[in-house]
Amino acid sequence: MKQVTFPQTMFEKIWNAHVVRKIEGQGALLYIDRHLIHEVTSPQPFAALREAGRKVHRPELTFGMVDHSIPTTPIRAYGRRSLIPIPDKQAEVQVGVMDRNSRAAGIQFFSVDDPRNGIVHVVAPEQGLTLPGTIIVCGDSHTSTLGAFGLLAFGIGTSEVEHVLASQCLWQVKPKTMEVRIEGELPSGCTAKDLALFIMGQIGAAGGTGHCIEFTGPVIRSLSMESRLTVCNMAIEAGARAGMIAPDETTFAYLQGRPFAPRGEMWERAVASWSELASDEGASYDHVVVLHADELSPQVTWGTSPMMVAPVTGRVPEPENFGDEATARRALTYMGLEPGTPIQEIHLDRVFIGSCTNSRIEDLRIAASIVRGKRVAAGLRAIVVPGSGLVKQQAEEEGLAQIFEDAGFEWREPGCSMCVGMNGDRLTEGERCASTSNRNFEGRQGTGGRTHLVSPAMAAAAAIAGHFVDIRNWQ
Ligand SMILES: CC(C)[C@H](C(=O)O)[C@@H](O)C(=O)O
Ligand code: SF4
Repeated sequence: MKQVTFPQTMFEKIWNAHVVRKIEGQGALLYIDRHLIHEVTSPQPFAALREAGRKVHRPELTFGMVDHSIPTTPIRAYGRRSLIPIPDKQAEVQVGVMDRNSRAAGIQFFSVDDPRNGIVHVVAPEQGLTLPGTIIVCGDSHTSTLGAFGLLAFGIGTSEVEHVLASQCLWQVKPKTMEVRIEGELPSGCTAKDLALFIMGQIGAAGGTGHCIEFTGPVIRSLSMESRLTVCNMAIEAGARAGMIAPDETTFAYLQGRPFAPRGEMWERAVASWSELASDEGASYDHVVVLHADELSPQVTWGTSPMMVAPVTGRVPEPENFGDEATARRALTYMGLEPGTPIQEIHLDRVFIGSCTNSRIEDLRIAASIVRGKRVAAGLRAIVVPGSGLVKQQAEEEGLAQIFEDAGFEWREPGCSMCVGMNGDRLTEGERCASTSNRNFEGRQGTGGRTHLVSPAMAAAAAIAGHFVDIRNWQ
């Protein structure tokens, strides 16, 4: 008898291939291909395992890094990274515990002195851990980043981390599917970050709630892997469970030869099966959103949610023109901004280039190309924090680090740094920062700190000018 097949989305194909057991009304038990852990959300699960007398079930599928709590102080004064003091006691404990737990469990661990260490969402692709068609989890919300490789990646809570460590499986309720199709072409001067912020402004911080978003269309297809990672990184800010992009030649070219990618005949077989993953013609999503990139301008956030965003040529909005007036009013008070102020008249105290959104080599190249031969504005403090030790090495080899230092930027050791105020890199009360990260919540970069989210190009230009400028006019 001929088998009838229905067109399926990429999400459905990956989900169905990983279901170990299904209970009606309670979701599915999924097999997890790779589990990434970091020092903030793993100590508790390891302690719980010990208490229950359990072992890590598949240590060879578990990969650990330290990224959130480690200082990014330049290594020069210390000789070795592990000698840089960690002033925050809790952070110091987290890093030490991570080290001990990983070694005791026999998992793959990139310690602070290992050049492969860095922000977990930057390191995983770099090492070729992100294979299309797989499921990857991590106790970190921005795990959605990794879906750029045509895989299902999502953040989990600490009790779920424990479950995965113990069993390599996880109960999940099936999310709905959403297609976000970007038509047209990315205008010059606009990058994946501008696109991600624009999408946030269009669909809102709750626009993707309960959904797995698949980004599709010609603009997405034209993006490099680094840029696709930036787009999927911000899916979580739209409330989505995960973000994903179908794998293609760009994906395969990026992965080939990476340490944990298959080789030889296995590589050929893998590419053949990955080529079947894209959503089938006629597959249907629960929701479809179509946006056009042709009119896109570089974007700057003005408020305390990534959806509070305006084009660089625009102005800080009147709260009554923003959907939720009370929230906008509160955001403007916190941000110390007057409605109607031209975005380009917003002056800055700090610039941060880094985070899992924008700390890859492509980001550093574009930022360096803008600051080459120029100087950071007087009184402004600017830092560049590469996403991993390998990005740092490559940037130094390409002369980018020198360009930044000559321009007056601080060149740091890799880590989450000023994206999250938990490692010593932070804003002080009232300081205003152009940041290439993904969250601008109240206090995110330090109590009372004011964050404007932008692309690396826009951050670099703002560091030189001292205020936001339209990168399309940069010379
Ligand atoms: C510390 C960690 C749990 C957190 C997250 O899950 O996202 C952090 O990475 C962040 O970006 O706020
Ligand atoms: S860089 Fe920022 S967003 Fe990314 S994992 Fe670290 S703290 Fe979270």
